[in-house]
Amino acid sequence: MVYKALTIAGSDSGGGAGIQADLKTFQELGVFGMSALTAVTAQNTLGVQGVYPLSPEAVAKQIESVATDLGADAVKTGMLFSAEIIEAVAAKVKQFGWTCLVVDPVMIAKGGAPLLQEEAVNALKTYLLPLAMVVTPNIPEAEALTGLTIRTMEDRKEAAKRLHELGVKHVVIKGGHDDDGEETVDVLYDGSEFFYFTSKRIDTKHTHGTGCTFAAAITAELAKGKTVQEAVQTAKSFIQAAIEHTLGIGHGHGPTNHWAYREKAAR
Ligand SMILES: Nc1ncnc2c1ncn2[C@@H]1O[C@H](COP(=O)(O)OP(=O)(O)OP(=O)(O)O)[C@@H](O)[C@H]1O
Ligand SMILES: Cc1ncc(CO)c(N)n1
Repeated sequence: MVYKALTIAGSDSGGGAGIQADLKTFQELGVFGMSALTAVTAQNTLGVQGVYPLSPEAVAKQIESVATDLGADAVKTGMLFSAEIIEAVAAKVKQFGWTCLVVDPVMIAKGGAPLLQEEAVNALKTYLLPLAMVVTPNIPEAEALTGLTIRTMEDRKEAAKRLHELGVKHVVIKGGHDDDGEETVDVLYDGSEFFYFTSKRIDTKHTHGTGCTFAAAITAELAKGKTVQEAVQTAKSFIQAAIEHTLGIGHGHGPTNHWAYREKAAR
C-alpha cells in the first residue's frame, strides 16, 4: 500500500520550512509526497528576501493534476498568501471531497515577514477552516483567528473552543511561542475533550520551520490511517528529535533536522 499526501504551500529556498519541510517530512514518515505551490519565497535562515505569489489558477491547476491522476490520502495547507488563493484551494478541496485536511494557518515568518495578507485571515475562517479535520495555529495565529489575547492555558482552551465553532473538527494550539517554563505543551481539542502533548523545551535559536514540519508529520500519519491523537503524538516526537539534533547550518535561525526521528528509531 502506498500512502500519498499533498501539500499546498509556499516554497522556502532555504529548505527548512514550506513545501521543502513538508516533502522531507512525508518522505521520512514513509508517505509519498506531492505538492501544489502557492508562492515562491526567496528565503534563508536570516529572513525572507522576496515573496512571489502564483495566480489562483496556477494553484488550482496543480491541485487538479494531482487529484485527477494520483489522488491523496491526506492534504495539508501552509502558506496561502491571499484570499483569492484560499478561495481557489477551498473550492478544489470541496470538489475532490477531501476530508482529511490539515490547515496550518501560516501568517508570519519567524523574522516577521508576512506570508498571508491581513485581509485573508477572514477567508481562512470562512472558506477553509469549516472543511478542515485539523488546524494547527501557534499562539499569535490563534490570537489573530479569534481576536483573543492568549496568556494562560485557560486562554488557549477558550481559543480552541472558538476555533472549533468555525467547523474544524480538531484544534491543536502549539506552545512553541509560550516562553514560560521548562516544557513546551501543545493542546488538542476535539470538541469535547482536551489532550496535552508535552516535551522538554530545548534552548535553541534553530527553530525555522518547526510549525510546517509538525503539521506535515500530522498529515503523513493521517494519510496512513492513524487517528488525530496518534498523529499529533508522533508529530510531537518527530519535531522534538528534529529540534534536539540540530544541524547548525546557515547564519541565522537554522532549520530543524528532518532525518533525526528516523535515525533515533534506527538506534
Ligand atoms: N524550543 C522548543 N523546544 C521543544 N519544542 C519546541 C520548541 N519550539 C517549538 N517546539 C515545538 O515545535 C512545534 C511547532 O511549534 P511552534 O509554536 O514553534 O510553531 P510555529 O511558530 O508555527 O513554527 P514556524 O512558524 O517556525 O513554522 C510544536 O510541537 C512545539 O511544541
Ligand atoms: C514558504 C514558507 N512557509 C511557511 C513558513 C513558516 O515557517 C515559512 N517561513 N516559509
